[in-house]
Amino acid sequence: MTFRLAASAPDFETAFQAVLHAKREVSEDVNKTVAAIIEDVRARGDAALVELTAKFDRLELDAAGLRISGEDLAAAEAKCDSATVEALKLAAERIRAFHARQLPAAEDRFTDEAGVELGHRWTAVEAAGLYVPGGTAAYPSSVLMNAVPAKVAGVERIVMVVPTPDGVVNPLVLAAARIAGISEVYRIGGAQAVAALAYGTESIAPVDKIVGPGNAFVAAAKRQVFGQVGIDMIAGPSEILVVADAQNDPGWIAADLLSQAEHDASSQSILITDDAAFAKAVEEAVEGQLKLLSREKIARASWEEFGTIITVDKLEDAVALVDRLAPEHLELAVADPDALAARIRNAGAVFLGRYTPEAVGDYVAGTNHVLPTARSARFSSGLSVLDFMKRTSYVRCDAQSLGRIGPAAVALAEAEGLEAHGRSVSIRLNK
Ligand SMILES: NC(=O)c1ccc[n+]([C@@H]2O[C@H](COP(=O)([O-])OP(=O)(O)OC[C@H]3O[C@@H](n4cnc5c(N)ncnc54)[C@H](O)[C@@H]3O)[C@@H](O)[C@H]2O)c1
Ligand SMILES: N[C@H](CO)Cc1c[nH]c[nH+]1
Ligand SMILES: [Zn+2]
Repeated sequence: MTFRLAASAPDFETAFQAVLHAKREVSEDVNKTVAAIIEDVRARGDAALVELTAKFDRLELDAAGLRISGEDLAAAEAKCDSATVEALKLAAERIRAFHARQLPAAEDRFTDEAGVELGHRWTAVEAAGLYVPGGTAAYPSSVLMNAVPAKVAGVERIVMVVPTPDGVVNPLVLAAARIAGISEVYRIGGAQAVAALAYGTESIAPVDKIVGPGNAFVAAAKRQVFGQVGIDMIAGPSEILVVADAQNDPGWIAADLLSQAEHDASSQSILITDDAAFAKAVEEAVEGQLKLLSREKIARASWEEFGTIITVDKLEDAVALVDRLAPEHLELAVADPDALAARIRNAGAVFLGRYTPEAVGDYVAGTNHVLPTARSARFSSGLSVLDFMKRTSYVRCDAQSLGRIGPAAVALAEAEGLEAHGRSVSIRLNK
């Protein structure tokens, strides 16, 4: 049953807590299933991958069939509608242009007033694994969102994994890989693909960092392999929060809410408005549009279990609620979206105004659609070039500068009871 809350109701806080803590992706069962899958892949490598792919994707393969061949990648574009390939190319170029601006200066060095030379240098991770979801829908757009920033960062080895349920390979997904310059692609998905990327198997060399979105199993697997490899963030089942006044067409807002509900039965769509009659009109429009969707079953399950409508007295009251919900996507369909946006701290991506549906960000705006979910926008950001890079710091002292700062280091080493630390500094002083 869709949640309906009024911020002025006496039981609002209890009802809001229920929305905040709705069990959408982290569950004991998912975590246990994922832990067992990871252990199996670590222990049995390709043999486990082959069995798990048969079990979860209904695809019988041998180890040699895990990799999608270069010929298949090269042939994919010819099988696609040319206008759609052009759309992909437009998206790729816009994503590249936006992400190129994120590339930091390779190196920064300076000498401070003590005469110590300090600095840092950015380097790309050597090997990155890109998870492209594919369980219930195909995501060529996610290929670009993952791959383009990795290329801009200068990652040497980029490995893509994508499940192909029942053996059906979406040619646009492969065409997108080729447009982005990816040549190492495996037809595996879920927790088993994440485990293979993290620990390696006989036929897949491990990577240093795994990025990309996926369902609850993928999100749980990324959490569990963190430490063995780096991960970008938790980018699980999609979410949208729309703050809208009554000046909107209810049909537009309903469409926006359903755009994310149709991703996954675990997705979440929330409307906050200051007008109860408008809330009702949106709800009716949602019901009307649900029936038109080919993915009605998924969208309806999401809307009925996690969909939420909150009415507030004034739109400004939405700010605190948004920050607590920390949504993946926030649409501000109000007269002055900038004023509201300036006050919001926690959101993965913000879409400003009535003509900026979230879906434009999913495909062609240029910003990244791999974004933090499950309230992790409190501490995470969307995928960027920096996710594929790391920073190494540099220090150089000479006799004079060590003479200036060394005694303080010796004092601190003594205070910590770490004599060898102190000696390694003091032994060089006054020489
Ligand atoms: N947050 C983001 O940035 C973002 C972006 C795009 C998509 N998404 C999300 O990605 C997800 C895509 O989900 P999907 O399911 O279509 O594809 P997926 O590739 O994420 O998951 C499919 C895999 O899940 C595994 N799986 C399914 N049921 C399982 C079970 N019972 N036990 C063990 N493993 C199981 C299988 O291995 C299967 O290959 C959606 O939730 C969507 O909202 C998020
Ligand atoms: N909305 C998803 C991120 O949550 C991204 C996506 C890809 N295709 C369509 N939508
Ligand atoms: Zn989407």
